Amino acid sequence: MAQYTRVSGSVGLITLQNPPVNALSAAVRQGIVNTVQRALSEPEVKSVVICGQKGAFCGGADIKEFGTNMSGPPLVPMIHAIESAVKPVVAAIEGVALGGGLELALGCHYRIAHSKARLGLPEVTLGLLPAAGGTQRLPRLIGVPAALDLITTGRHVTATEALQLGIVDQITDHNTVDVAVKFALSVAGQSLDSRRISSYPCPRHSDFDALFEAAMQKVHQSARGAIAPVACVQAVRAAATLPYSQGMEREKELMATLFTSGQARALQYCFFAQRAVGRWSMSSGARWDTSKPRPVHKAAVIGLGTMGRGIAVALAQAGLSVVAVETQEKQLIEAKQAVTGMLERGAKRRGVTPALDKITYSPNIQNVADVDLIIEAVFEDMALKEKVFKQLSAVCKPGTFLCTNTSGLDINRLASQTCNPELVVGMHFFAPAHVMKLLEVVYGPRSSPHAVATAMHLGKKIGKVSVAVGNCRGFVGNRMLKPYLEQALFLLEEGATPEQVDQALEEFGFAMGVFRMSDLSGLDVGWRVRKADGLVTSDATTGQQARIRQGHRYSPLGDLLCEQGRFGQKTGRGWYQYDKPGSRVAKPDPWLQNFLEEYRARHGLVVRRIDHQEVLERCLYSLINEGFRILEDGIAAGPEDIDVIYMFGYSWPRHRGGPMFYASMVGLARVLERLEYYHQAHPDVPSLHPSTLLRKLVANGSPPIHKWREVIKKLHSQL
Ligand SMILES: CCCCCC/C=C/CC(=O)SCCNC(=O)CCNC(=O)[C@H](O)C(C)(C)COP(=O)(O)OP(=O)(O)OC[C@H]1O[C@@H](n2cnc3c(N)ncnc32)[C@H](O)[C@@H]1OP(=O)(O)O
Repeated sequence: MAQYTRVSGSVGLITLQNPPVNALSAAVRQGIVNTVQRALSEPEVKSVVICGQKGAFCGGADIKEFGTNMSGPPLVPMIHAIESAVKPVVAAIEGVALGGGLELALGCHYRIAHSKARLGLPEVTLGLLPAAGGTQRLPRLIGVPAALDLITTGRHVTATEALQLGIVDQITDHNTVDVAVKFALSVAGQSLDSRRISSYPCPRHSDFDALFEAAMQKVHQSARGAIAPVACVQAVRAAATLPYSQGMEREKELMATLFTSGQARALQYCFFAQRAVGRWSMSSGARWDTSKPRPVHKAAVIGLGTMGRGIAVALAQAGLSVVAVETQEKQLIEAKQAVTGMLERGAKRRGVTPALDKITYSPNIQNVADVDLIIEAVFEDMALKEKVFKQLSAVCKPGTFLCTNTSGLDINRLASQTCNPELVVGMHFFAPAHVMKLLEVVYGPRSSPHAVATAMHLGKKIGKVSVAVGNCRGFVGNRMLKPYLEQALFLLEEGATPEQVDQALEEFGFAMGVFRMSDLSGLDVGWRVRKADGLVTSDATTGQQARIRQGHRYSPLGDLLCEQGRFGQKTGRGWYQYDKPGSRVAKPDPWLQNFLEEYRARHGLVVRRIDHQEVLERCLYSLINEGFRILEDGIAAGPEDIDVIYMFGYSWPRHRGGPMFYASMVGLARVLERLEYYHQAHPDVPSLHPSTLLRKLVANGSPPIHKWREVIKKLHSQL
């Protein structure tokens, strides 16, 4: 809706009313059309101000309406009518002017923004382009290079940057609506000929061809198969080369193909999934809206290896006081230097003062006695962690939350070392911990809802996308990764090369294929875990039997590489070769080719041709199948939790919507059929055996993803 009032005698004030962000729903668009008509027809009204209720101008089109039968007046003629008005229209921008919200403001003759406002055209992040004239007006206003940057990245700019770019005419620290009304009074009756952006020529550039070619190359490289950034470049090109009306036609045409695309559906799903994970629930029934977080002012990090350092930086940057503990003096000194450097570099990038004084360093675990929450980040070894938890439980004040940054160990076992197991949760950060957005908050059977709420709240405070998950080996992310890695190794045994597997996955949209990613993470990490699990044997037997461990098919390929000291990038050799240890450029390694040939011959494996489809199906469907088991087990509350974890922690391509959404797009029946096929071919691989939930969903007619929870609930009630 939009409210109309007359202020200061001659200003028609239109207030958009659709909390929380005044999105342009059908009712709001109708409201704008009606109120603009009214303001233009009232003779007493000499100028108009458009603002948004409760400190937000407009968050753009109502995303919830996409995919429905969109009714109500369309945006383009609505904005055109505002721009064509003979009375000056001023946009008073507070909070946000995003997407259609900014396009509405660009149709106004003047724009005044509060200094704290943020502006942008984020449509590309939803798989769309700014199709209400944004791709045609913005380049005319600020030039092609700046418009290309904003439209292809979707980044938000501050009011100050918007002023520098020329998007807004004025910024203010005062009441924006009051300032805009005063301004509207001052420009009443003035000619608007020079204020209609659609009539501007697009600013010339010395070499448009080169500029657009470079822009196209950039989006092809970074978009990894996403179609919207490419369409954005094409639309801006139309602004630079065609008259406005033809440019608008091109914008419409390009939008029409994007609007109904699977990528747009996936990206819009991601938008809502990212917000849905904040409304967490535990398998006990405890929920986000009934569990209060406790305040955390002071925190401690125990263990200052790579992860501990990143966690300390993330906490300090968010303004928390941190006690950073490392019992080895030498490591403590090194960590202090490293953390200082990280804080200084981060502060320089963000133009703020480094939060150096927020961290105190100590070799003594006793110094955590007065903190509110502790994050243990020592070496991934159960015995060591158990010892640390016992110590912490003895020294910390009553009520201190004890969190572990384990990437998969049993939270409950750690909790049992403490006097208050209800205060123990996992906070699984991803490396580098001060950069990666994902945080898995892991609750054990005895973790209290308050502990989960506190960890979730802290995650939000430090800028993470936090997902609450249950306690199991590897939690959600690493548990699903296991079958994926396993299939990649089996594919090598059967005839594929690391390059071929990686190429298929990179063409799918991953920034790195599984082998390049493993080289980056370090092959020794998984080797240590497999050794601890008793999977690595020094037994030199060959043939089928040598590749069966603990009753299932097992590939020792990774272990054999580690035995050769090939730990990945850090040793300059892994699945690929590198110029030197630490180098990032992966090159195919003839040694590995020979090694694979010898290995296959030794085990009597017959090489066959493996195509990209098989690589994708086996790697991805086995991972997805594990996702269904996780839902079945109640470890994740819904598919959105899994998808968000995969997008933010494992670089799953966002335009594919996360593994569970991807499965729904492929069709659950098809995923089931392919898993059945592969399981028949590899009966000794349990991860290919289709999960009960997948079968149940297919039996229920493959409901859309937002209905899966109902089927899961039914399944749980039957158990
Ligand atoms: C051929 C057909 C032509 C059709 C034309 C289509 C034109 C499209 C142009 C567009 O405008 S597309 C939309 C562009 N806008 C955006 O992408 C903005 C999205 N929103 C945000 O980035 C953020 O929400 C925010 C505005 C920066 C606010 O962030 P904050 O962290 O403060 O709050 P949130 O938790 O994110 O949001 C609160 C609440 O509001 C819901 N919401 C936000 N924006 C929209 C929106 N544009 N439409 C519908 N709903 C929106 C969000 O989902 C939250 O709701 P919840 O229920 O609490 O989860």
